[in-house]
Amino acid sequence: MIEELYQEIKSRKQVPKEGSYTNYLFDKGLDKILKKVGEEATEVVIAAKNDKAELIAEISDLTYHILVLLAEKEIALEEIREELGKREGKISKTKDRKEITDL
Ligand SMILES: N=c1c2ncn([C@@H]3O[C@H](COP(=O)(O)OP(=O)(O)OP(=O)(O)O)[C@@H](O)[C@H]3O)c2ncn1[C@@H]1O[C@H](COP(=O)(O)O)[C@@H](O)[C@H]1O
Repeated sequence: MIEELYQEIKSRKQVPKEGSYTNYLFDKGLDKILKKVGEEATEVVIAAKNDKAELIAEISDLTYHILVLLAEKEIALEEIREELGKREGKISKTKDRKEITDL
């Protein structure tokens, strides 16, 4: 689903659509996108202290704006997957070391 949304966001870059909020962000440029990411991240922090539905809504807003940032910087989701994959290796190695120390 995130992949589909990302594809839709990227397609707005290639074929702008009238009334598209994504195109509004792309037209405003990187600084505006970064401002929105900052705002939405702050709203996640505030919502985490309130109710779950509000937190889910704010995390969804942040996710969308992060995807717009990825598209703006031409970063593929695969690159994020790869980075997380590398960490997965590191995390399990760290865990293994801890288990050895714990013996
Ligand atoms: N997932 C989203 C999505 N999440 C959040 N938003 C927009 O993000 C904005 C966040 O609200 P704010 O009050 O913070 O911002 P605002 O006052 O509207 O705008 P600013 O003046 O602050 O920039 C709202 O306008 C939301 O509509 C989104 N806009 C679009 N999408 C999806 O992106 C795809 C492409 O949408 P369009 O580009 O609009 O065609 C579609 O699948 C949409 O559902």
